[in-house]
Amino acid sequence: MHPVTLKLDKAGKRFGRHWIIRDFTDTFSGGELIGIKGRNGSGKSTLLRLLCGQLTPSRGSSVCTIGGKEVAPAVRYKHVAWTGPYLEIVEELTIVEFLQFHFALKPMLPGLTLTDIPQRLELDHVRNRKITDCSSGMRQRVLLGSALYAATEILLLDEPTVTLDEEAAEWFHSELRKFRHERLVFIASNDPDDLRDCTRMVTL
Ligand SMILES: Nc1ncnc2c1ncn2[C@@H]1O[C@H](COP(=O)(O)OP(=O)(O)OP(=O)(O)O)[C@@H](O)[C@H]1O
Repeated sequence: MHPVTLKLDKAGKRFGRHWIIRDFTDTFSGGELIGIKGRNGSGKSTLLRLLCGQLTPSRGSSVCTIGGKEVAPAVRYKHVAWTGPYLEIVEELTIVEFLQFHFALKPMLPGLTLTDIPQRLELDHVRNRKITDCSSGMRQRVLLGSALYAATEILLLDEPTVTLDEEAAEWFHSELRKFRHERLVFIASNDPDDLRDCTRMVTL
């Protein structure tokens, strides 16, 4: 994986007349696990969207470099895996079909194969179940796996354990420890337990 840097310089985002992010300056590098916290509506998801290039700053700049070369905002998504409770998923697919579809578009980390993933998710026994028939915790594991196991330099995790029970949350922390090396990871959450392994915090 190539070294990654994300640099926001006096970045601001407004919707209509409301500034959600103002004058945000920071540089984030591969290997860091950044926690983003702040009250509801403070702009955590907006900051994630600025970081991944889905939103353009209304002011200032957001620059991503990979291996020392600047990545154009329009193709930054190729280097980003993202999960959040608002993400939509084709519910009619089985878990295995969803994983096949997802990893056909977003290559998997080296050393992993499609057959490994349901086991890693601890969902092998329900791998042929339609997502619509899965519990919210199972669905969240599938979404987390689609991000954790993707070969991307940047990983954005918005409220990663929101529907997980204690055991599943431990599974998430353990998998994140195994698969975050050299990647630049952001966790947006107000749950202190989600943020316990963070190397640095941003408070909005
Ligand atoms: N596309 C948009 N158009 C208008 N307003 C928006 C848009 N996206 C976000 N907002 C507003 O920006 C503010 C910040 O939203 P955001 O989702 O980033 O907050 P958050 O900190 O992630 O909130 P929560 O903790 O509730 O998930 C909110 O007031 C929201 O309504």
